Amino acid sequence: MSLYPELKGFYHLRETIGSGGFAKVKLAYHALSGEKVAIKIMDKKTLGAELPRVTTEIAAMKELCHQHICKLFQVIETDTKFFLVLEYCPEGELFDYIVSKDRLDESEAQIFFRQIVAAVAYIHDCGFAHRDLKPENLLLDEDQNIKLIDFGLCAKPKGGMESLLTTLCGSPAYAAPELISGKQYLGSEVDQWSMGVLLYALLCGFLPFDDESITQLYKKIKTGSYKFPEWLSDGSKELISQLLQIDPKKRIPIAELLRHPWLTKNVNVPIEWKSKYKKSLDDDCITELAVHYGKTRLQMEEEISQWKYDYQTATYFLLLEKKMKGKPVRLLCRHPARN
Ligand SMILES: O=C(Nc1ccc2c(c1)CCNCC2)c1ccc(-c2cn[nH]c2)cc1OCc1ccccc1
Repeated sequence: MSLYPELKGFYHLRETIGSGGFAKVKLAYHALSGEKVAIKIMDKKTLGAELPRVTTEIAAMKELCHQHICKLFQVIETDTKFFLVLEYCPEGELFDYIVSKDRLDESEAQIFFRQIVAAVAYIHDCGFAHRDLKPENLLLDEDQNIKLIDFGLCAKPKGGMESLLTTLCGSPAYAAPELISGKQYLGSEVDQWSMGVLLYALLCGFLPFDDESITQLYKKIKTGSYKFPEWLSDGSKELISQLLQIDPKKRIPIAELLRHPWLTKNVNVPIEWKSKYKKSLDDDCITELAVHYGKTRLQMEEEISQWKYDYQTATYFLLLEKKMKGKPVRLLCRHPARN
């Protein structure tokens, strides 16, 4: 008797690769494509008051399609559980990577931070603020590319990114002064502050604002009191201080960040932040799906473009992943599906 009958025949479950507060993450294989995925399993009873975070996360991830954001492939909801089928990120959390290396050198930090800035520029352009940017929410795929996760606290302000937010959320050590002062704030500006804390953590291996006492921690953040270790270059110190500005209006805006000298040094091209995914459907993937399901291409296009985030959506995206990795755009069995 399979523990998760909802997945039977569609995904082959393997080991649990992580279990946090409200979720268990299991490695699995998508049966039709053979591609590896991560399945985040959440029990509605355990979630309790946290349930809205999951619906927020699902709604956000359905709108976000970017090379540095962990892709959502399928959502399965039962009376008692949510299953989120997600992009496989076998190099784990950036947090563990920094800890394993103590701290990163400038060139490695620059590569990661360019990808982080690209992801944040993209979600802001889509009208979302993440509000919980931290190394634990940045995973690494098999090529050590950044994949942003956890949109449970993200906000898509009704009036666009210029309208103010008030909810106190995120992790204190990464939270901007205006956010912890309970003032109204702009989502994009608190994300800029968190990126400053992130860049500091990448280059130093510890946090700019840290204290056992939460009130001491808040005091340090509100007064912007942090120190630079002696190994930091002038360029990196300048960029960090442009992000860790107490006055949100003084923080360097994303548009300038994209071409900041410390981020373009030795690379000499501004950050390509736009999604590499095409807006239109991929012909090869549609054709392979149509052959498998014994449907016309037109029927297949109609079904896929409804983005139901069902098994067909997952199969389409995983065929696209195969194509982007230079693998053949083929499903493991090509006979038309028998009902
Ligand atoms: O694919 C994911 N994780 C993952 C997969 C394989 C391996 C590892 C990690 C590292 C541990 N050694 C085994 C190899 C994976 C993908 C998406 C999400 C995810 C997307 N929104 N929310 C969660 C979470 C994921 O994981 C969580 C995790 C598990 C163990 C450690 C570090 C991270």
